[in-house]
Amino acid sequence: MNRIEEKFKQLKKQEETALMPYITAGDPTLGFTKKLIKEFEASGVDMIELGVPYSDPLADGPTIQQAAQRALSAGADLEQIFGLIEEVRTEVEIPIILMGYYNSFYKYSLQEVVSKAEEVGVDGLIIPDLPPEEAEEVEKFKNGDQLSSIFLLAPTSSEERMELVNQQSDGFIYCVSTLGVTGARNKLSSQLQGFLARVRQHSDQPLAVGFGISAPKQAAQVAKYAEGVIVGSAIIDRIAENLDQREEVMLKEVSSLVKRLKKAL
Ligand SMILES: O=P(O)(O)OC[C@@H](O)[C@@H](O)c1c[nH]c2ccccc12
Repeated sequence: MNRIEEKFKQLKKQEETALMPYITAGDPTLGFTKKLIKEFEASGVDMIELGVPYSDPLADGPTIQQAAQRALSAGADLEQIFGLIEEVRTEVEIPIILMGYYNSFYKYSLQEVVSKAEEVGVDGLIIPDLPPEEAEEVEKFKNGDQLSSIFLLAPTSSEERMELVNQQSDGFIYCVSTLGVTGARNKLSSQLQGFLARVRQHSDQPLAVGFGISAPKQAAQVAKYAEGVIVGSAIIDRIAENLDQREEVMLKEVSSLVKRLKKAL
């Protein structure tokens, strides 16, 4: 069992839902990301989705696009991100899921990405634009089961797609709550409950829901139907609003939101 599976198992026993923040690595600097990962673990976060900044992030709204811009201007690249994970892994046990668009991994070489990820202590990979039909592209390079591959489903996914994603995913399935791009919203989709019920007919893996979740109240609602709640843009907004402050202030702002979210789960 890898770190992700263990975490979900433990949370199930405690009847808790996982809080899974997304942040862009290197926003605004890699040094800050390292501090934030430690702060997350200390604040009760269950797993971290660490994004590789990319210049053309198709599925991302303005908040994450700007985070990627900040990280890229600070020079964050995949090599340094692996270095950061290697360093922080000596200090934290929290599962780290590396998320990046196919192109940024392809440029580095998928084989290298998989072996580096395993070497530095990454626990899962999400490549949102890698279709589950192509899962083998990554699978063939894995050694053992340390590294989970997580695929996405959306409310528009067909039954066949759900079947395939269940076969190709391990760790959990990422359920996109609404169509469109990432970004904090103040209402949950009315379709969410029905969508997750459909996914459950094809899978008994943990389901984590992301896209548009910004407040503890929404998180609590999602937690009724899912094993994990993913929050990206709302957290990154706290960073963006405090860029002119000292790092300690940014850390405090983020951790106060994260603690309120976790309390709701
Ligand atoms: O930002 P939001 O709306 O809270 O959604 C999570 C999301 O940011 C994160 O999982 C993510 C960031 N970039 C993505 C690209 C595709 C799918 C998912 C993502």
